[in-house]
Amino acid sequence: MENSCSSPPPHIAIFPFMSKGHTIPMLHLAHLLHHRHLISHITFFTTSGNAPFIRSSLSSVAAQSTSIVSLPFPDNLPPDIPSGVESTDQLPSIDDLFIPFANTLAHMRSSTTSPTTSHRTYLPSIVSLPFPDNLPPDIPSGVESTDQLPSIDDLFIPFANTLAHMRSSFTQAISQLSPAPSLLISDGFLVWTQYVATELNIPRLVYYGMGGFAQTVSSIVSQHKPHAKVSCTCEPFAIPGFPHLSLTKSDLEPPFDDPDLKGPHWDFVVEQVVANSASRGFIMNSFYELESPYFDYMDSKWGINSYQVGPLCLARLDSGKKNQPPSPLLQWLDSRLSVNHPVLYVSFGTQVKISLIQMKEIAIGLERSRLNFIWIIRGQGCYWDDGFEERVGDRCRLVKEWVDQLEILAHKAVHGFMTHCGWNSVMESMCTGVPVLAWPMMAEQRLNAKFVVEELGMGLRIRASDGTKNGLVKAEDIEGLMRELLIGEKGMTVKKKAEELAVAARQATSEGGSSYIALEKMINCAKH
Ligand SMILES: O=c1ccn([C@@H]2O[C@H](COP(=O)(O)OP(=O)(O)O[C@H]3O[C@H](CO)[C@@H](O)[C@H](O)[C@H]3O)[C@@H](O)[C@H]2O)c(=O)[nH]1
Repeated sequence: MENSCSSPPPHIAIFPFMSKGHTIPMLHLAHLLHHRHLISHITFFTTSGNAPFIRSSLSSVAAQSTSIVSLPFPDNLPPDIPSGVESTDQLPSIDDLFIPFANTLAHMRSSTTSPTTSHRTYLPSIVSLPFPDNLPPDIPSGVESTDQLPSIDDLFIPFANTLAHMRSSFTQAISQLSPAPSLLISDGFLVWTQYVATELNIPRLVYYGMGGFAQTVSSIVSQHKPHAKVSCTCEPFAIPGFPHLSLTKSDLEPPFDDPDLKGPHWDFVVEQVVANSASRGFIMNSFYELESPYFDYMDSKWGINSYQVGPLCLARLDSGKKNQPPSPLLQWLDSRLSVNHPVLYVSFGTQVKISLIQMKEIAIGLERSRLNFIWIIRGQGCYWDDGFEERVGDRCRLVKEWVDQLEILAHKAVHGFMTHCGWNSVMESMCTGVPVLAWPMMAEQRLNAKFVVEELGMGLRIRASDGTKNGLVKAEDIEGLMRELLIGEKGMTVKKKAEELAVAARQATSEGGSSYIALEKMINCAKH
């Protein structure tokens, strides 16, 4: 689809899923669209509990994204035009003075005085819809985002299904927008937004947080069931269409690990597939060159129109935080860099809950490594002996608050990232050239880990010490892998690969690159 029309669509509506890992890339997308001047306005839909997070992220986006260049008004005005008049509504007589006024403007052609540039604060609008009040019994009232769920495994599907009760308030709110949005970008989990879009004749693009590898492989597995004949979770099976790939059931999570697909999770997947078939296509937070065989497969086998416009985090990374003093965490990283001590960043995203016994093994492993680390322990229980914090002292930072992960990864002292392989973390690590210690725990993370370690070669894999899917990872394995990544030979190899990928990602998003072009095509899909 080529850009056949130069005027941007006036107005785009974005409706992210109520989960940080799905909302953050949509905020980065808003950032990018503003920066590229591809849209004139964005309206975000969310719920009141999620609005503050979106508002604070958007205000920094908006303040930096639009600039105004002011040229000096010509000073050789015709006699009847009073000085200071710079707009036709200020003319004493429009009939007599319109032509002299318009002709005068030609003097601006070669302005000799330097223009002044000022930033315009241009805030996308946020529409907060009420969160459904008929919550399933196990979801505490006030919980409006998946990171607040007491158990993501048990409550994700009831939570996602509950959101369908927002359909009528969303229909009402979006149909009242003026001008009407010419495109709706909504999360694949918000299945019912497709039906609203169809009803109101608004084209919709679907956003999922997943990469192309995970999306393609899980779809092939559910369609062809290559694991139907394997006898145990560790027996390898091939993936039709990709002979070089070999998986085990341990690489998959429910419902995809069982060839007999059924149950509420599978029903939810089927609902999404049906709704998506009525959409204009998918937005992928990836770039074509990174996962081309998988995007080509989606296109040729299933006719899926996908726009690879990422990595979206680069939009945020490039704008940075202007005029703000470095946080204490960044100052500590500066101190590590000054003495040449590499740092491991340890964080498992926004949804994973780690058992206390596993937390203890991590603590022992990190301590014994004698290396430096930042460990995000927000939302996790702490189970280590009293002396732990004193013993690790200034070679670590234990953080209980929300941090700016991208800013940390971008710091030169950070040489490795122990991650659960949420797709955003993978993209952020890649864009900052930081190799990973891949420790997937749920959702599509095991496929992401396989892709990152085996296909891309930008990391090392952590596995349970007893070889099982969900077993304990012992302290000695954590210690060994951490040392290998930060100061070992394998670590140097994967770091080099991560740095090469960071360059490739930047090329894709730079002018003329694949993602740069795909973004224009994506916007233009609303016009056809
Ligand atoms: O203190 C924090 C913690 C997280 N983040 C950001 O939060 C996002 C987390 O996203 P991700 O790494 O993808 O982890 P999850 O939130 O756990 O991701 C969920 O959503 C992803 C996208 O669909 C999936 O790939 C994962 O499997 C699923 O768990 C990233 O942008 C991080 O930079 C911060 O900025 N500060």
